[in-house]
Amino acid sequence: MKIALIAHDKKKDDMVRFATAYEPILSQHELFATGTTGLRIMEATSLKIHRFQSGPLGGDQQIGAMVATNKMDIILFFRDPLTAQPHEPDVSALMRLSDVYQIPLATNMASAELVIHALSRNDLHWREIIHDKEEGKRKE
Ligand SMILES: O=C(CO)COP(=O)(O)O
Repeated sequence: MKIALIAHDKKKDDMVRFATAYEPILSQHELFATGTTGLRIMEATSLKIHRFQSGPLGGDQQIGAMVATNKMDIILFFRDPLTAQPHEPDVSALMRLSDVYQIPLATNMASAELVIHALSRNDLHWREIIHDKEEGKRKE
């Protein structure tokens, strides 16, 4: 599965703790992140992460582009609801696209825990079925 990890500045410590705690599960998947979040996680763990631009410089939009092409399976986005973000429109756009494409999106650690447990139980297998169907369509 392709998983995006994103955290606003005040939530980055939480994201590092989360990624450290769930490293054995996350390491089995293809990981993506906005620039600074990815750097922080890679400094603290052995996880390999494809880093996009930093959020304010377009990273959320790059992840959104993957959602729009159905290439992202899960988004774990630790948002800071108490701090104004200069790129709030990008954040909203990413959440909107996740709803358009029915991509599981956790916006805080409590819901991310549920998603990661669901992932380890293979509850998100339906995403692979969608990919298989798309692959089949491409070959037709
Ligand atoms: O701002 C962000 C998401 O909206 C996160 O970006 P960084 O991981 O680069 O700080």
